[in-house]
Amino acid sequence: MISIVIPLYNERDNILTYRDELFPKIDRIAGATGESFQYVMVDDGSRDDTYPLLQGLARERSDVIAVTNGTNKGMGAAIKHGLQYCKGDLVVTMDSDLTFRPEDVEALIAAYRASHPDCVSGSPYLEQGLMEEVSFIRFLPSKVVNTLYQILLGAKITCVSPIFRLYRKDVLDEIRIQSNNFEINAEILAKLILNGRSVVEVPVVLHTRRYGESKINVSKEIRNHVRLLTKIFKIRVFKGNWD
Ligand SMILES: Nc1nc2c(ncn2[C@@H]2O[C@H](COP(=O)(O)OP(=O)(O)O[C@H]3O[C@H](CO)[C@@H](O)[C@H](O)[C@@H]3O)[C@@H](O)[C@H]2O)c(=O)[nH]1
Repeated sequence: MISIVIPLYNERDNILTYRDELFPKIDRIAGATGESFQYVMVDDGSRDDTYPLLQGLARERSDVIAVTNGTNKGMGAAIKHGLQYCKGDLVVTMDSDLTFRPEDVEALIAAYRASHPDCVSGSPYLEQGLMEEVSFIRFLPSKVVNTLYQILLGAKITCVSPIFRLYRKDVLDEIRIQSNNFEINAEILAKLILNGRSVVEVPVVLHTRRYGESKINVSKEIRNHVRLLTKIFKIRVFKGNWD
């Protein structure tokens, strides 16, 4: 089984698309690959009706679990909370606004089946033309941050910060995840790489959000990435540790 963990904060308009835009696409992948899926949808004190809508989906579909992390604690905290409910031996993490396409979950699975790595990471930077309508203002800081991670980690990974990944659950369970915010994805990947775990990248499409607003606080995210990059630098150069 593959558990799909989706963090959601004030995402009512995206949830309303799931019956057309998410479930049929994953159901098709289930048919094509023979995999079964579980959705773990994690609200985090949303101020709109995100959580009641998720509860409605859970009543409709036995493969959906709707959980809430109480007051708003951040995207990373929501993912960590969601991991406790995963029954799959593989875990996929994805955004609720479907900016990474649900159909590309099939590419994550194919790469996993090809060589059984510990993590398959989706990257829109691997090939030209994978970014659809992504503004330069979003692209540039992301490219800079990802290049810095690539240099400091000494790994040929083009995309360290985004969420769209498949992990082996047992490997994920070995990591002590500290981040509560957006940098959780970079933290997990950095820890996997520095622990000598295998990470394979696959090209995936990234397009811009159609409904609702981005929750990212750019200055906070930059601060958190700088903190994480500094830690990685100390670990690599001075043999420091994560604490
Ligand atoms: N539960 C919960 N979910 C949250 C919170 N903050 C954000 N999310 C959810 O986390 C996902 C990403 O948030 P967006 O608001 O869509 O972020 P973005 O600007 O598109 O950020 C993209 O780039 C980041 C940095 O590279 C990525 O980390 C992120 O996954 C995404 O791909 C969405 O599903 C959103 O609802 C929170 O506090 N709580």
